[in-house]
Amino acid sequence: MTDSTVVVRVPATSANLGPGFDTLGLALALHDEVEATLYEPSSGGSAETAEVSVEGEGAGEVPLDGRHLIVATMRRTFDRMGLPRPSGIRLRCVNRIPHARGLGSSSAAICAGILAARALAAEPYAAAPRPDGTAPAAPPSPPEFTDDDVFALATEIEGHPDNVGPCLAGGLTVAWTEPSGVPRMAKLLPHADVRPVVLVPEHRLSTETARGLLPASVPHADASANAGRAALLVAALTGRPERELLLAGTEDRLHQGYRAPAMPRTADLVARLRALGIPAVVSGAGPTVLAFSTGDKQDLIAPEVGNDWHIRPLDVETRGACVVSPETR
Ligand SMILES: Nc1ncnc2c1ncn2[C@@H]1O[C@H](COP(=O)(O)OP(=O)(O)OP(=O)(O)O)[C@@H](O)[C@H]1O
Ligand SMILES: N[C@@H](CCO)C(=O)O
Repeated sequence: MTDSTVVVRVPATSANLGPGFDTLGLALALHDEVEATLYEPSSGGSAETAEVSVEGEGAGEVPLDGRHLIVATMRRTFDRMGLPRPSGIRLRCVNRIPHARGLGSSSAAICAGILAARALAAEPYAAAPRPDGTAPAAPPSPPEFTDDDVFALATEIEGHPDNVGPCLAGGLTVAWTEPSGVPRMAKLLPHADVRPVVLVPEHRLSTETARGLLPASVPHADASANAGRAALLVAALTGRPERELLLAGTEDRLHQGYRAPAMPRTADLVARLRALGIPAVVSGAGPTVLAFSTGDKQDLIAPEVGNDWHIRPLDVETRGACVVSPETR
């Protein structure tokens, strides 16, 4: 059986955008690329095998075996599609999205794994034996695994849809969950004058830690304030952006304040930029800061940022995650 390979390209994302906790997200033109191959291990393979190489972000840190997030996600996707797991998965990862900084690295890895598995399932592959050692059934024809299925599985693995939505669709997404538990999203395109700048610190904060700081309930007035600001922000980002509207539309009372003790330098930088009239928020679960630069205030950003932060102006990515080679779908 011949090896089959796909290359998947996935963007960074910034979630929340201030008031849109677990709802709003924006795709950014900074990408990870993953070459995924299904192969038959030379030993004949009594178990599932994985070989991973990583260049760039996360190199020397993430596991290089079956515990790697993309490998684990690919196996879970084969399970979800009702197909036998492949016996060998080989990954070559070129990572540009910093890890645990609030730029959606885990979401990008999960989306990459699901899209790679879906594309590779379309070709014959060597399947691993079942856990009881018996031979797997011949892979049936791959089932239809829709874009909605991809979004639902990625959200299930990631735990929230606001990074997954823009990672898959590109642009600005509004995500919500149906009463049945099914996640949904609507995609919008921000105005071409929307200019995101991310300010990325060296230090990290895991999403899990940041979520642990949130209270179980919030005052009704705070929820109401955020609803209004989130609606305003969508209008401000999709129309010609006006700084005053972006500033008002990026105010938040639901998460940034509660998380500030875990990222005091981020909270301080957001406060200083906002005092200068620059719309700035915590990107995702932090500690990166996302600012929307507007011509008149742009030059004020750099002097506020310390030497150990990277200032990165990034375009909005309008396309989202895709299989770039071969074009199988
Ligand atoms: N490309 C990748 N390959 C393997 N593991 C990854 C990859 N990207 C992220 N991870 C895993 O996910 C962890 C980071 O996930 P986490 O949810 O804490 O932060 P984030 O996704 O970068 O930020 P946020 O969710 O706030 O935007 C990394 O420490 C690593 O364990
Ligand atoms: N909405 C999520 C984004 C993190 O990826 C959070 O703030 O916890």
